[in-house]
Amino acid sequence: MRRRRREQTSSSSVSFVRARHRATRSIWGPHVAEISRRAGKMVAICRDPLAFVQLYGRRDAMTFEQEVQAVARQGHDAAVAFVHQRAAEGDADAMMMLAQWRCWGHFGSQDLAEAYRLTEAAAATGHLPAMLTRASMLLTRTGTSRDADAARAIVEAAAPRSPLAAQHLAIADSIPREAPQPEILSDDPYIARIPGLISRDACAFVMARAMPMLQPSFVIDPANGQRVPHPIRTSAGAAFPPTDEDLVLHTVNCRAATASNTDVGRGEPLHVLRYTPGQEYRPHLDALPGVENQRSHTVLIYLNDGYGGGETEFPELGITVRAQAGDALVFRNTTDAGRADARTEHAGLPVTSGEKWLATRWIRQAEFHPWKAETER
Ligand SMILES: O=C(O)CCC(=O)C(=O)O
Ligand SMILES: [Fe+2]
Repeated sequence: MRRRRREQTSSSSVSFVRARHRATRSIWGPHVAEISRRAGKMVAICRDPLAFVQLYGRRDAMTFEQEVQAVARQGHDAAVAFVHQRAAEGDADAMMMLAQWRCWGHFGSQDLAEAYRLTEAAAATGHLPAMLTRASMLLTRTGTSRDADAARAIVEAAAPRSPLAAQHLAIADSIPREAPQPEILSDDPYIARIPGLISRDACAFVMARAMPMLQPSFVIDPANGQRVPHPIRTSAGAAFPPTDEDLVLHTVNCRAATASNTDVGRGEPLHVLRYTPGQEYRPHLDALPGVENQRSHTVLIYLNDGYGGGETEFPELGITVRAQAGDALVFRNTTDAGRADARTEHAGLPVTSGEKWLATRWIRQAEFHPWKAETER
């Protein structure tokens, strides 16, 4: 099951302790032996979530996910049926769980339109995570068409009750509206540095969001099926799934579109890289072998500074770029004929001290649906 997406991250053990506290308080009686007997039983019940549900119901005792886990002890089909039943009864948590399943094709086929319908219904109950997910779906065309104004209105409606939504608005609005003047490093192939494309607050936000998702770069060795270190990229990376593209990430993507003079609907999901000392991205082309809809442009957004090494280098062109947090580097990967342009081979040189963080937006020649990216990878 995918990562939880909640307004406030509360670890299940914490909510369990709270639930136990509430329950024990109500049985507090004068007789110490009886108290300890009952308390012992309570601890045993708390170790058995299913017993807990049967005794106390769930409402303020367990999260919906804990409840589903408890039912899952009766078997996987029972848990799936339970979620469907609760969703049909209008339970927003259940609708959101089903929406995730329909997005990712878990326990049934992928159906983005149904995922959007479920999220919209959950959001209509005032469920804050559903409201924010619905906004992301409107921004990324997940089961619906793109409507950035409607997405913003939803985040604004959530903000008085949701510090997270308020933070999204504040940080999105900290990003300059107009892309600053580019500094052209090469006319042909086009390479430009854009100082201050996004704010430092937005940089910090992107890093914080990517941090828990980072995975070391591996490839599968076809000879033995083993995971082996990626031959070209030694950093750790993560791409934001479309339902995670919040207002800040979307605004970053919009600025990458403006900086490259492309439509925001052509970009792949924003990808974050973190390099620690010794890590690098060896010389490579961003254009992909054998795809119809080629990566015509790349926008690199530098998220921090203060590290040693880690410059972006174009060896064929003799260009080396060192940037500050918030700066971007834009370049064209393809020739006018739409073929990979070998001159744009580039590398992230090894980091010698500190950490280097970077967000990459690979932009295709034509419209690119973000869910397609998942199926192609
Ligand atoms: O780390 C760098 O400077 C280069 C990154 C890069 O080439 C990419 O993300 O495609
Ligand atoms: Fe690259």
